[in-house]
Amino acid sequence: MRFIDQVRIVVRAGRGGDGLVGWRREKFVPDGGPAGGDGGKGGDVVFVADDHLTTLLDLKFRQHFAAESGRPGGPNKMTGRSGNDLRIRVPVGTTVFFEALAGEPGERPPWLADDLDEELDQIGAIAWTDDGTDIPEPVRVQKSGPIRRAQAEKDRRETELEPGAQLGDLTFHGQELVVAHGGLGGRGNVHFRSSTNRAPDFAEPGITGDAYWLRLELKLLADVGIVGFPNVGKSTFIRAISRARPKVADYPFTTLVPQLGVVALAGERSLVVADVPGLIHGASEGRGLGLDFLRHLERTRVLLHLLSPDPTPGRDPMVDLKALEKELAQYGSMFEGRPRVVALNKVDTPEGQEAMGPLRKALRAQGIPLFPISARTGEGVPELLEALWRRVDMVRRGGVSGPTPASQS
Ligand SMILES: Nc1nc2c(ncn2[C@@H]2O[C@H](COP(=O)(O)OP(=O)(O)OP(=O)(O)O)[C@@H](O)[C@H]2O)c(=O)[nH]1
Ligand SMILES: [Mg+2]
Repeated sequence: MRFIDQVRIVVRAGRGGDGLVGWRREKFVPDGGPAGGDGGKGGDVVFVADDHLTTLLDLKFRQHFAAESGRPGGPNKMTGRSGNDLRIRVPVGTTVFFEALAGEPGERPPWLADDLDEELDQIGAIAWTDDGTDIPEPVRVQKSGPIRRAQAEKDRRETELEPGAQLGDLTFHGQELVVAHGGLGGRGNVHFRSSTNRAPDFAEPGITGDAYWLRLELKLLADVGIVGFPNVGKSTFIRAISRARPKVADYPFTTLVPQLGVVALAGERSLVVADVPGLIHGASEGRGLGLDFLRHLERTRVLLHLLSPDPTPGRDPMVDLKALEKELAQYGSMFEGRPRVVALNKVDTPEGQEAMGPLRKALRAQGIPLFPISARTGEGVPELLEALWRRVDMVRRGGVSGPTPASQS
């Protein structure tokens, strides 16, 4: 089973700037002729793979991404400035899928009258220009030329895009993928002077940039695997620290498939925590859903032992901890040396308060700190997350043996 993080976003490349209808105005030159410059190209939207990022969390908070449009052409044949590309950092390992075309915001200006539209349609497609004056100048797309070709190319791209089609895969640090192309700028009227028309009063509009709904997918390696007996509050904990919503109930084995929570910490840090279904005695021999769960844990960087004071027969937290460790050791040697954190949940209850002292003492004898928390009230949770972060960070930097690459699939 793979853990998958995914997010849907809209990317909009910049529109090309319109060509300008402009005239040479020089002293002593009565009829200056056309001098409107070309519009600048719209910016692209580019994904850049960055190995400092480990999740798609940042994109979830901001779903719309637009690159800058090109500026219109200027007077004296000046080309408008191109729009800046929008570069979006994504984690290495991100796969990009096309979902749908996104509608153009304000595609045609409302002041463009329909009849004028029809009339000009006879000549070519019509649009508008913004040359800085209040009166919009109608502009035409020429029957051939770069704008026609760029538009045809864009149309072809769009008809060929199937929902779900993979646009690309970012596999190494620094790799770039252009996911939405900026529109070409239109040509200014300076280009359209001919022997029959010495004063062309039209220019070309720029074309719109690609606007797509994309789905990004990232296979995650869980940073933290929660090890715990059924009913200790693993799912409640995941709900408290992330936007994941696994079911919580007061009976054991509520969770049957691993649940992932992506946790945001201050300073652009994030942690992936996996709620692995409850471990029971004999799991290493395949009891319960045992082996599957241990296999999931194999792929984590740090183990969080979650204990609870539930007064069920034989459920003393310290006994639980020993039993959990025994299961891990019997499964294999891969957990040896993997950092562990021990937390006692449900300290908002009298039983929790009672269990805290003896457990802390017993653990201290082995040099293990205890993090008392309540997944219900949030008490102690920030401290626990910081402790987990320190260890995860250490493993990510290669300081401590983590899961082997072979088990990262
Ligand atoms: N008082 C209190 N109750 C809690 C706390 N955390 C969880 N519980 C309760 O304990 C019960 C079990 O919680 P779950 O989060 O479903 O436990 P789990 O470990 O995911 O259980 P399984 O999926 O069955 O393995 C639920 O009734 C929770 O409301 C806590 O911090 N304080
Ligand atoms: Mg659960």
